[in-house]
Amino acid sequence: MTTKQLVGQIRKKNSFLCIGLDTDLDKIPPHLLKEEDPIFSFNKAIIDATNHLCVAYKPNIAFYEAYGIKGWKALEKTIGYLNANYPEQFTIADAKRGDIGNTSTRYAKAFFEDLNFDSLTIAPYMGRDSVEPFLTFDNKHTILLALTSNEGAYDFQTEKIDGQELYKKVLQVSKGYKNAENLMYVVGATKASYLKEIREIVPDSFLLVPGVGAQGGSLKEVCRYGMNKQVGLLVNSSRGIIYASNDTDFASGAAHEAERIQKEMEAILIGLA
Ligand SMILES: O=c1ccn([C@@H]2O[C@H](COP(=O)(O)O)[C@@H](O)[C@H]2O)c(=O)[nH]1
Repeated sequence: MTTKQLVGQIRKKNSFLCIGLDTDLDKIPPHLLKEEDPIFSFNKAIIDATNHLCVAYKPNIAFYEAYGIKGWKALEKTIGYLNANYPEQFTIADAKRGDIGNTSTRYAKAFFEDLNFDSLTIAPYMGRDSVEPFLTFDNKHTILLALTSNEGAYDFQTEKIDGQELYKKVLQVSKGYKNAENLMYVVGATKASYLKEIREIVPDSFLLVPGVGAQGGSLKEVCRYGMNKQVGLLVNSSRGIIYASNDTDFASGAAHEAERIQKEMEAILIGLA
């Protein structure tokens, strides 16, 4: 998907919501465990109930890898289902990959070609040659971790090197990578106050912002500092939406919570909030 198409979807739906498919067999409604593929059944029901309210889905790959071959098959079915039935959805593989160039190319092929995701999260710390292989794929987006939502972000990311915080160096230096127009960045919603300075370095880039909902980040604060002319934000909530209900009404419970967030986004977009 092109960035232009993504912006078109955001405008059409008045939503920049990304729903995280962090599907955990210990948390899904017990009646689904009888199904042949409970992970896929859960994802399918959530997607069918919420797709009109969001513009992106983000399976976190750890939740699939944790179940071995069965988990990977459920992931394959989920991305296949999205691409076949909701091709207008922007898909994010939250895998946080990155390695020496030769290996990064294989990761890129796995997620962009074999699974056909639109985008993939990447850790930046192995540097240029670990990131550039991902950037060579047309209309595929590499989402670099800049300033993450967790407490540990303060261990390294906000530390200064030669007078500049590491996360700012990641933003600045990566702008010089070949095909940098295919970059987006992760910034945690719990770090909303940093967004003003982040926007000074990457005014036009899309930011994937996890951390509203279960982690307590504020949508309003994220928008106040992070929104740009083309919106430029994909705000993710995973547990807060997909586990809104743990009963047979789980899909409508998820839709209800997604709608609550979408309405808040709509109010912000039309300038009412
Ligand atoms: O900085 C980061 C980067 C990634 N994540 C991921 O996003 C979701 C958030 O889930 P919630 O249930 O809405 O808290 C999850 O997959 C994380 O691994 C993040 O939270 N922060």
